[in-house]
Amino acid sequence: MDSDRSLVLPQAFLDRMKDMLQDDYDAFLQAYDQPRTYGLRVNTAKISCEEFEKIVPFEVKKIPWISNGYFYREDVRPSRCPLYQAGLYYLQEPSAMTPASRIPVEPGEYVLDMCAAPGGKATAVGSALKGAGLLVANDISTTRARALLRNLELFGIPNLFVANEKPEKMVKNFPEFFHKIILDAPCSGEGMFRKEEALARDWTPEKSQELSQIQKQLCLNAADMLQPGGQMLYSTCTFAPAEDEEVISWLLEQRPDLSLISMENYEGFSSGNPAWGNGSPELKKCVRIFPHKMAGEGHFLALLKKEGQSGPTANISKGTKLPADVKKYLEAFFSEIGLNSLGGQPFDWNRVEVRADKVYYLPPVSCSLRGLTFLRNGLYLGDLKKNRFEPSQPLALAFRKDEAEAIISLPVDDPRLERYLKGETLTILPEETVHTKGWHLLCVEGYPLGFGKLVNGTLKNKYPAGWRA
Ligand SMILES: C[S@@+](CC[C@H](N)C(=O)[O-])C[C@H]1O[C@@H](n2cnc3c(N)ncnc32)[C@H](O)[C@@H]1O
Repeated sequence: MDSDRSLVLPQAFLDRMKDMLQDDYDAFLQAYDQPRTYGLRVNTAKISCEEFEKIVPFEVKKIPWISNGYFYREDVRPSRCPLYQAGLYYLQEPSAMTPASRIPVEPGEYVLDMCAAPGGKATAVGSALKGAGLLVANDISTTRARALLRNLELFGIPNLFVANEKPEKMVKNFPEFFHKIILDAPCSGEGMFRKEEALARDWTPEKSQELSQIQKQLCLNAADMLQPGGQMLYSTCTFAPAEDEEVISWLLEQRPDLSLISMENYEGFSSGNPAWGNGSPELKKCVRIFPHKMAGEGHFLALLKKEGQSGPTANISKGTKLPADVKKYLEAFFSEIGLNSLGGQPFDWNRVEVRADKVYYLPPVSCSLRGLTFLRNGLYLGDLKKNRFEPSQPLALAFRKDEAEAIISLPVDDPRLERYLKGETLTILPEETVHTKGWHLLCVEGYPLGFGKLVNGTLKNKYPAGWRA
């Protein structure tokens, strides 16, 4: 069948898809004439879906296979809404939400996202940890790892370690360490041709074979870092069997301690195809997402379990001794702001560490970071200035609703919010504040956006220039 849209797709790709899909091929091609869908995923560490539906100022519709996912219309710009700047949701293509939604993550676990930038899956699993346990998010690209850190900070995830390493180097530091691992592998991106035409232009038939070798190596690294009894989720956004069933077949042959397990189903999912791997019927437990069967782009997922029993989770305090003056400055700030708890957990002084006048809140779990290049270990709380503590933007975003007392909360449609996010000073009425002066968290509908200092009814803006849109 003819389709204008399919004309831009490489012929060798179309020939292979026809071979793979046979009777379904025409329906698959027709999907390229349909518009793509747009999605956002709610940060349930900060807000429940019920509450989000009450305050979101644009139209959203539930994504049926993602418990906290919503479609929005193409003409809406959700990244301009203050709820986005408060880290209440992440913008993500709906199929791309699936991998993180199909690996069960419990608060307290040690979780690794090996190829994490810009954070589509890491923000989801980090949010599921609810501040307890450890999220290690890694990406080999430094620029992409920076974007990853920004998104994790926007999401207010305090218990994080953001690395910029080759995964094979991490194996030494984290042997059989993680309860859960996400390996969202670099791939040929065939499933995203409708979203990003450039991927189709750059496609070559040889690319999948090259990537397959990298993917296999990454799988072995993940297997080495997985605890006995742990689970890992391998995903790609490509249809190429060489990067999907073939990689999983090869991994299972190399590592008999791993086996495929079924994941929560959805009527639009298709099973993995044994014939596209080594013929093992087990491959049917993999999931394929095709754009002609669901309102999303193409994806492949495999959930694997390592034999044995998972180790217990333990929150290990660091026991770092803080200099008395540093503790005094921090205590003064926390008392001014009325700190109740942070990131969903009671504040633990043992986790505070100072390096070069920067104050960090270390993750609750200690591990060896020797030799690793990293961008962040824990939450960056702020800076020590002369005789005082100056809070950071990531600290503002790590506060959940009601975790601090000194707040000024404005409704989502209050024009002052937009002005705050541009760095302007705001006028605040006496009835809008709890305290009459000093540090405050400016909030949208109760959800923290950033800091400000109140002086005579004027809120001095502390929203950093680097965070402005
Ligand atoms: C599919 S993208 C990851 C998308 C991300 N998981 C998300 O949901 O936002 C693959 C990532 O793998 C990274 N990458 C490529 N080769 C890698 C390697 N050998 N080790 C670790 N990361 C790698 C790329 O920089 C890229 O950011």
